[in-house]
Amino acid sequence: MCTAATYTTDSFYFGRNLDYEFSYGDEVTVTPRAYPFSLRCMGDFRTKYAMIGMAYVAGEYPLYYDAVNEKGLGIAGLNFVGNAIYHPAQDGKSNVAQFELIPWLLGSCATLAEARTLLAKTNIVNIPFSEQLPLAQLHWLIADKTGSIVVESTADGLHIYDNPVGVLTNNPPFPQQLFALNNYRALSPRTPAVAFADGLDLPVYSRGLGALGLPGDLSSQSRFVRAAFVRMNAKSGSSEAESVGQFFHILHAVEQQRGCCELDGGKYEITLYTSCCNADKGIYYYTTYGNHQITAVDMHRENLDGDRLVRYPLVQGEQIALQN
Ligand SMILES: C[C@H](CCC(=O)NCCS(=O)(=O)O)[C@H]1CC[C@H]2[C@@H]3CC[C@@H]4C[C@H](O)CC[C@]4(C)[C@H]3C[C@H](O)[C@]12C
Repeated sequence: MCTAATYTTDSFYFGRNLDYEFSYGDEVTVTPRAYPFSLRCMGDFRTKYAMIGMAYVAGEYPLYYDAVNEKGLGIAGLNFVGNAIYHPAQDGKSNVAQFELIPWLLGSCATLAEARTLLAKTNIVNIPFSEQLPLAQLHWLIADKTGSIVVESTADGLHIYDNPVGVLTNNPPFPQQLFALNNYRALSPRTPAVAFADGLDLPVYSRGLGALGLPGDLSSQSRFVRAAFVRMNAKSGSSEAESVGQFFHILHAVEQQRGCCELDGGKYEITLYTSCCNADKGIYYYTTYGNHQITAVDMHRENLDGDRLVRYPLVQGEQIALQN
């Protein structure tokens, strides 16, 4: 399971929780403009825009999980198991392999509007990266400061949905996720008036009663509702530190603690990392399961005209400031 979200103060922020039982060896990776991509169906591709994000680098190729480009467009891929279906190449379409979608869109588009235009004639092709790294069944949150969309490739083709809450988790398909919010229309950050029945005295014995019924479990539908509630109601100061701090609070509201989501073979799904990009400034902030101190990589401190990937292994282990 994973959760991705957007947030706007003075800057536009984009990030995600990556929830899984093991890490592929994730690195914060900058792809400069002259990096030579060779697309499986469309051949040589030079990006217009550099990007920064979390990737597993396989043989010098950046397999991005989430990234933003230097123009402030962001994309995150999240599991969509059992629903994601990719298709054979089609004439008259831009045929992009699933693992190429992030670099192709971020390398080509400055805005969400441009991404929508490209996606209208895109076909996500069922070509795996390699035998060892088969197709991942994903769907994507794509966003800039003007809004966000969800892209799902299913049996009947490519779907693009407007996303009014700026949040994505996993199954079921996005329209069902969004519809489920209707069930929570009475929830509020304010103390509710009594509507239960006439003539009953139900005193306000606690703060926080307005959100009683907000689902607290780790299922993807519940995380969607909880993340949407927190993200839509979250308030913060507009400084960089306050905004980034608040963004991590939003995603930590749906994080997975080791032990609470058990898988076969004695494994547990945990939030391996949480990311928060300042998409306007190209700064990638992250925490990991074992390191709550925020670490950051600024793409503009690298040579963005280069042709080689710049890679930063994640800083692991708690950084505790001893106060005495
Ligand atoms: C596991 C993650 C989803 C986390 C998640 O949602 N877990 C809950 C399970 S569930 O919701 O309960 O089902 C996903 C998200 C992005 C993925 C990579 C994308 C690039 C690349 C694509 C290649 O084709 C295969 C290898 C590759 C490195 C991928 C590995 C893995 O697949 C990644 C990390």
